[in-house]
Amino acid sequence: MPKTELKIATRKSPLAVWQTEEVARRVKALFPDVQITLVKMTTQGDVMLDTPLAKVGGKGLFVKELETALMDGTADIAVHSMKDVPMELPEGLELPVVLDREDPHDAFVSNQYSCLEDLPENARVGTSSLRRQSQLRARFPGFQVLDLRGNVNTRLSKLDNGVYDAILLASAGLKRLGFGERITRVLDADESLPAIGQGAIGIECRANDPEVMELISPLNDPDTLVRVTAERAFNARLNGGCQVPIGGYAVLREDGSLYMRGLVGEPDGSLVHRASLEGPQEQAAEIGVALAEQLLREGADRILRDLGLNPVQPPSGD
Ligand SMILES: NCc1[nH]cc(CCC(=O)O)c1CC(=O)O
Repeated sequence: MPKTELKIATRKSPLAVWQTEEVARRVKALFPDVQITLVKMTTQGDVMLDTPLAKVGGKGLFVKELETALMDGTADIAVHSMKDVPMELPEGLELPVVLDREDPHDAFVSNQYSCLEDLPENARVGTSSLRRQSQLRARFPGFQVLDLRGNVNTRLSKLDNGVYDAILLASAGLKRLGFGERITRVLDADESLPAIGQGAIGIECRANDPEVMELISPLNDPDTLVRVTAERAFNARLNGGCQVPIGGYAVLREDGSLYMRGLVGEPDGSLVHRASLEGPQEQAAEIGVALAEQLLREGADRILRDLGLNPVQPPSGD
């Protein structure tokens, strides 16, 4: 018997709610009789909005409470930005569905300057991510990189209030919330290599729940799933979290092969290790792991160790 009710856990931020409503719209379009309820929750990451992300630490800051709701039955599925989902899921949960990817690139937003090159030498640039900071400082060592947290609307008002000359944030969030016209310039992957999973929405659920699977599996985009699989395998091998400047971005070529670029940098941009690898998309996870190991050999292991992380451990084997 098909399921008649679907409870969806989400964070309360405007972007999270937009993403969850998008999932609800798509399920509703395929199964008009299903009654959908949003379960809006506050996560630890939403509470500590004034602390720089890199200092908050911990994994799964934006997902843990949603996972608890899945495990205790308060919700049937949880909708996440893939960028925020830790590499290892709790026992009993799975993440089988990833929606088609929105623009995965970072955006340059400024009210006075048209691109990074136009900024003054000591420009004040706001960003919440060490990955963006590292790549930015590598090219423009004079920039003052200032922390920028809060939801998308808050970040734009901080720019408008003159706190920064420019800010960097994900294009996807801006576009989804209708702020696409605020994007002064999209940074291509060579200028700012995107984060693992950036621009992709994932659906987490209880393992072995066929009724729920029936409702959500048609939403899966196989191309996005294979790209995100490579990126997450890369990140898992590096044992990366928010405290490390790591970028990882996979694309599919026209012939179906997968091409992935990765980087590990010093937060201050004094060193950025980059590598790329290409192979059959059927080996997405293996390509991600091999790319990570190449970077570790080329010196990324030293950066990760200095940051107090422990990347050199046996491969997890999956
Ligand atoms: N770290 C917060 C976060 N998680 C997902 C997005 C954007 C949307 C996406 O990548 O899907 C953002 C905001 C940002 O990085 O500017």
